[in-house]
Amino acid sequence: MKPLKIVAGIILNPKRTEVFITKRHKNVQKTGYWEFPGGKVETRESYQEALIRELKEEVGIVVIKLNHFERSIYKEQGTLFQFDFFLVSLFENEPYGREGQKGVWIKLSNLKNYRFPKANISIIDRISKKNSF
Ligand SMILES: Nc1nc2c([nH]c(=O)n2[C@@H]2O[C@H](COP(=O)(O)OP(=O)(O)OP(=O)(O)O)[C@@H](O)[C@H]2O)c(=O)[nH]1
Ligand SMILES: [Mg+2]
Repeated sequence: MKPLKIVAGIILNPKRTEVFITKRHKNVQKTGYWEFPGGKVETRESYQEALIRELKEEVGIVVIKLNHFERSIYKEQGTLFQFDFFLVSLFENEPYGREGQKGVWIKLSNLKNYRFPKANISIIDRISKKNSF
């Protein structure tokens, strides 16, 4: 089975102690859950190209530096998802919910207090043990 490829950004502040997360909109899957901004990789697009495009669309930033952080595979309701999470440590513009979604900067250690989709459990666990990257 071919997985659905998803890329998402762990957007860090200059001190690398906080991350910018957004809350999923009404009328989409997983309403009310927080997430790392990102989305589906399109045909003929590399993972990095996809993430750069998604972060421009969703939170209005121009990515300058990104590093692959973790891949995970997750199956839900018969769909196989492949997530690639990237650390985004340099960018232009201040991120905001460009599509009207709520966005907040929070301390890495505070991530545990926000409700994320099940597929994010392992990455949240890993990141929230840190005070900085
Ligand atoms: N961006 C993002 N998606 C996640 C995360 N965790 C998680 O389970 N997902 C799921 O992965 C899928 C991502 O697709 P998406 O809806 O963001 O894709 P997209 O931006 O291309 O959306 P579109 O199809 O509305 O254009 C959704 O099913 C979403 O629920 C996460 O941390 N970030
Ligand atoms: Mg998206």
